[in-house]
Amino acid sequence: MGRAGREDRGRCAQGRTGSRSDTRALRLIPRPAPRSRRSTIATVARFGGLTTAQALQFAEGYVAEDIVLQTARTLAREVGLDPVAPGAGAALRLLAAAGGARAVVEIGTGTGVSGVWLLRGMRPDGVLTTIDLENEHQRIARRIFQEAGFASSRTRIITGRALDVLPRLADGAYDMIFVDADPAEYGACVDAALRLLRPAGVLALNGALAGGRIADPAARDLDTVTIREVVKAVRESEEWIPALLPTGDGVLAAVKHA
Ligand SMILES: C[S@@+](CC[C@H](N)C(=O)[O-])C[C@H]1O[C@@H](n2cnc3c(N)ncnc32)[C@H](O)[C@@H]1O
Repeated sequence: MGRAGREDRGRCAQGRTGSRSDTRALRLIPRPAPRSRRSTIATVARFGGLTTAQALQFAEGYVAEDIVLQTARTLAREVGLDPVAPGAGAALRLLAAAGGARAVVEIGTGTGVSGVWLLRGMRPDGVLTTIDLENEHQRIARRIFQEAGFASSRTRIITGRALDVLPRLADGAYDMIFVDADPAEYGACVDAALRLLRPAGVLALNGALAGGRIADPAARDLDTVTIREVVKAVRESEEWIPALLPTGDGVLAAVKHA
């Protein structure tokens, strides 16, 4: 157990005096450390011998990207895009594989980084429907999918604005929806996902930590406020079973209630 974990356990075990049942209940609820001590814990937080930053870096690179993904990533940067981080890509592949995904919708094709990760988790006969405004991005992605060995029948590449295309897709027909485009449209994309997913289908939304601003109440720019509202709405909705994965820029994952 890391130092922070040991300190938490220590605080849990202190409890308070009182009846035996009171003490037991209190032991389950760790009391927050005094403010000065909390900041010390934050700055020296360690996972074994690693600092938090080193551990997160290790986790991001845990599943290495091959030459195709590295090329797609380089091309993304060349056209000014910020593709999913490798750890987030690995999480997408995992979610697609865990759900046995055969039909997946991606909003924000980019140059194909997330698309390749998704296709690698999907069933061998699965089809990725991927939507992007920019034909030029999709032209690159098409070549990347080909380089990664996927037959053209495995992808349905639709050029258009997400909110124009999504209403044309069939209700309850998809196993997974991945959203990585315009944050201003995230709320509408989540609503569309609820309609498009089958019961127990999976929603994944990239950028859910808003570049770290999500937890900063002083951050009130439009994108951050929108993402904060969407993340909160999914958590509070009875339609979703959510988890916020702290990989890359944050992936909000949620399963649609069966
Ligand atoms: C961050 S990039 C996607 C990166 C991609 N998911 C990856 O990891 O390789 C965002 C993409 O969304 C597209 N986009 C932005 N607004 C959009 C919209 N309203 N509808 C569809 N695509 C949009 C952009 O053209 C861009 O290619």
